[in-house]
Amino acid sequence: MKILVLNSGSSSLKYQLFEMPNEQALCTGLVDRIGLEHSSITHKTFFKGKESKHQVELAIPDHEGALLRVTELLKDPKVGVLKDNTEIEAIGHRVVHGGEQFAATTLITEEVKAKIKGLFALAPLHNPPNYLGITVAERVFPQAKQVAVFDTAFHQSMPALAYRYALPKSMYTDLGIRAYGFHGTSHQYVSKKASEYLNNSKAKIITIHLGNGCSMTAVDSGKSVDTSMGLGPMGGLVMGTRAGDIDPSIIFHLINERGFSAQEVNDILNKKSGLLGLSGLSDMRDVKNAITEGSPDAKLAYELYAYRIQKYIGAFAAVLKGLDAIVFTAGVGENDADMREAVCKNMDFFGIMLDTKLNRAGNKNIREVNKSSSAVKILVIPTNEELEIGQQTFELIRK
Ligand SMILES: Nc1ncnc2c1ncn2[C@@H]1O[C@H](COP(=O)(O)OP(=O)(O)O)[C@@H](O)[C@H]1O
Ligand SMILES: CC(=O)OP(=O)(O)O
Ligand SMILES: [Mg+2]
Repeated sequence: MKILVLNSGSSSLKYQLFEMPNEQALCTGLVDRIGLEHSSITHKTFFKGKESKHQVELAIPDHEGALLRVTELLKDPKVGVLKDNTEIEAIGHRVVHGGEQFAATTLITEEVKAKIKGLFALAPLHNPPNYLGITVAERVFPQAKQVAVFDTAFHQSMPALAYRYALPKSMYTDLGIRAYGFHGTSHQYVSKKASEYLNNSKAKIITIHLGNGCSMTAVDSGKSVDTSMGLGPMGGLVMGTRAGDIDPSIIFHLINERGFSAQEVNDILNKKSGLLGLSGLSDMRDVKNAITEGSPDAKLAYELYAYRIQKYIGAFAAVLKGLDAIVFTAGVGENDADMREAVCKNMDFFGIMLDTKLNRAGNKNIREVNKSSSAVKILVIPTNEELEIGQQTFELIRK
């Protein structure tokens, strides 16, 4: 059975086609910079274990155009993997915000779509493109079952102590103001892999997802018990363009005393802060190059990013009342050995002792980079949100 997975971001579309149940990826791809002048598509196919890469640059105005172009590529006589759209039995969609309505993967109906739409205000950068991806897929693949896998679902196991804010009760009961948490598919995937690796289903683990968006989760016995993001995907860690934790009085100071509009402040916190705000660069590779060139701003951005992660390790070790492993994942977590070193620096008190040599030994698979005397395992585990979405979609539709 063929399952297509779609991950629509604010300016990108990631996709992967799986043959199930053997979880074989037939192709994977990324449409980048949607809506900008030079969009690009990177499309990779895997045939008998051999990878072929195909790259095109062209203008793609919106997500509808992106998905239509991907459909053409999937059926392309040269680089395609399908003969006909009807070969796809199900499409698994990443949906970022599922509110309290969705604690599990769900078959998409008109009612489900209405609820996803109702959550636009809580995740304005993510839910609208996710929703659009669903409506376009319904049109292009009318025979396929459409399934939603929510970033928030894994965190629905958090206790009230972790998800409630100390605000008037009606804010929660009437308006749904609480912490939801995000990147749940990734935290779930890597924590499962870590438990298997440790051969301990009761392990206490901190998962550290460092992509464009960044978040950390305290996982106890396979369940999320606390996480660094809250109502929306803005709080917690320093990210590419998002500030993470700030004192809320800053917002009112900017609006009431400094003449910014609420929209401007929202824009600053989402799109102009984080690494970009501190250093002028949002991509970690660029920040590192700037450090090499001697930029003190880039150095501060790098160190602040690591410092915030250390702070959350301390907090989550206290939440878990013990710690078996920390897991680094996503673009920065998997690839940036210097960042792992900065995060683990002087953390012996917590039983975290990095082996600097192992840390630099590149290898794509799950690996252990701690000293043998370290009480806490330090693991690097490549995340695969698309595979997790594919697996959950398959599980749901075969029932
Ligand atoms: N070798 C590397 N060293 C440092 N950072 C890297 C490296 N490779 C990728 N990254 C960083 O990873 C981030 C993107 O992570 P990714 O998980 O792909 O994000 P997303 O899925 O949220 O778009 C970028 O900041 C990028 O610079
Ligand atoms: C929820 C979130 O921050 O997602 P991303 O990292 O894909 O922006
Ligand atoms: Mg991501």
